[in-house]
Amino acid sequence: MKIFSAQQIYQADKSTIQKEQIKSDDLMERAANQLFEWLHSRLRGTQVNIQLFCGIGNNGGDGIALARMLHEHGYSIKVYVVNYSDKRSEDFLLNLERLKDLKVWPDFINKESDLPEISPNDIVVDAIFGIGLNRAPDDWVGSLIAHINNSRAFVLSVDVPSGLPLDEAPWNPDYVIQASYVLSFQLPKLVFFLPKTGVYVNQWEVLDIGLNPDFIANTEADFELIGRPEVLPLYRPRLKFSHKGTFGHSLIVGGSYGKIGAVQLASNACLTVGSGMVTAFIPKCGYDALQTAVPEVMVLTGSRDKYISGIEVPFQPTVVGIGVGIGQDDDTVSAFCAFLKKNKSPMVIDADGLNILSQNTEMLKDVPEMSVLTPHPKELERLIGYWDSDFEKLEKAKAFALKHNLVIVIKGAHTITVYNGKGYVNTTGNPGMATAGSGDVLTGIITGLMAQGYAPVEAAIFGVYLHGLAGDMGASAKGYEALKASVLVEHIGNAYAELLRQPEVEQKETN
Ligand SMILES: NC(=O)C1=CN([C@@H]2O[C@H](COP(=O)(O)OP(=O)(O)OC[C@H]3O[C@@H](n4cnc5c(N)ncnc54)[C@H](OP(=O)(O)O)[C@@H]3O)[C@@H](O)[C@H]2O)[C@@H](O)CC1
Ligand SMILES: Nc1ncnc2c1ncn2[C@@H]1O[C@H](COP(=O)(O)OP(=O)(O)O)[C@@H](O)[C@H]1O
Ligand SMILES: [K+]
Repeated sequence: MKIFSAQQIYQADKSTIQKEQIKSDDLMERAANQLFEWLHSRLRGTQVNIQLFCGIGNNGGDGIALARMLHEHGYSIKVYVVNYSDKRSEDFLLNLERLKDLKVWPDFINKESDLPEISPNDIVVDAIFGIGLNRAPDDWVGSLIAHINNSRAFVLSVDVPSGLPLDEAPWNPDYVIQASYVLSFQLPKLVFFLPKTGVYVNQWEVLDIGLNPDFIANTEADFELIGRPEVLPLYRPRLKFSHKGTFGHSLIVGGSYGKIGAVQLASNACLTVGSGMVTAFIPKCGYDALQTAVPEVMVLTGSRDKYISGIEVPFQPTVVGIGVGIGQDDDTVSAFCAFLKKNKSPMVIDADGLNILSQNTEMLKDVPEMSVLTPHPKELERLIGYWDSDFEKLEKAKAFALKHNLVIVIKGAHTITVYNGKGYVNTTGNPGMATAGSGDVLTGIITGLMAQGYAPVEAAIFGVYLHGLAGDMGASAKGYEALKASVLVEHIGNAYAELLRQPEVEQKETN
């Protein structure tokens, strides 16, 4: 699903109004109808106090129109107009009149007003600011937002949590609605998925308000949300007469004294995701442990006991996954540097492999184009430098990826794969995956997919999704806390099965 900027959403609104020859308040009516249906199907007339806080723009207009529909269906409502500007939108005013026609009189809140009482049992509808927010809310509006947040009421945000800008960090983190649920129109917003702004969104859902599908299809988006529909077409089915050579020979290079487990996890994941063959290259100390832990993996060792020194491999691997547990010994740095100069295979680079590159940036020119780098935020910072906001981070990562023609997988709660100016936002995974070694598993998965012929960017997008899905299935079996990285590997097969599962066909009554 595409993720649009605020500007693109306004354009989509405009093109819909033109194409369908409707008025802008018709679109607002559709939006409010969708909001109403969502709420009504859950409340089914329950008498709970619904307090609606409406701004004076179109987001407020949505709230006011929703208030009318709730009133018409007998709900107990209280409407506030948060009067932060004299520049009221036409559709807001139109809907205000319609509400007044029903003899519902909103309270107008301004700088001087007392803060209204909100009980934890109330439902708050937050329609103060939408995507039109373009500067810091005034302090009194911020205080009202903080008051709503402190109420412990269920807060339903219309389109976006009020106070959250779409393209920069909030000016004051306390002046943003902490939404229990966000009902967002047509397409999700990037801010829902970024670490600093996603925290304001507990749950979200998209409401289809019928924006022009041709416009959406033909407009390039900078970001895309990756769910099952996007991932399924990437899957490469196995053919009957294929053999292990068809699925590539992966080389996993890594490990150092005390960190052989990282290679065990990565090579096991690589094999489990379907690489035809896997060879691990490690320092001598890990030989017995690795051969015992994963007998299907072939093992080569270097000349030193505890660290990798020279990397000599007697075959041409289909793909190389390098860096997990590798450490930063001087010999290892030299070995990595020399390997990059002679290596001809595509690469996946992780962990200390990335840190070595950050400290020896001249090595970057030898990294094969289209290689996949899988940094967590700290590794990314070492690679691209400090950022002020998630938005700057993404811009810098995109610029770095473009400059070196690389795929960058920015790991996190919503991992974002960046390539060729675009970002692909993952939707699977859970906090149980915040555990040692889960990144090593991802390295193995992406390497193993590339071995099977997935293009690097597809391997990254597909692999991140599958890794998260394995995490979700692992979590339902074990719970978050007990989810170890090895459990992720165990669930790779289940994740494939879940991805490929046919939707259940409705059973027809036969008698
Ligand atoms: N047809 C459509 O378009 C549809 C739109 N829909 C709905 O419209 C919403 C967008 O509405 P919107 O453009 O009116 O902006 P909104 O967020 O309500 O803000 C209002 C105005 O406030 C101002 N302002 C900004 N920051 C401020 C601040 N800190 N303090 C004070 N004032 C501030 C700024 O005006 P300015 O003063 O800059 O001229 C801004 O324009 C969208 O989220 C969705 O809910 C749906 O109905 C579907 C159909
Ligand atoms: N809260 C979370 N939700 C979803 N996925 C997460 C979360 N925390 C971590 N992960 C995933 O777990 C992996 C952690 O990788 P990394 O930090 O490199 O761990 P390690 O170095 O221990 O292997 C990444 O793929 C990341 O996306
Ligand atoms: K809102």
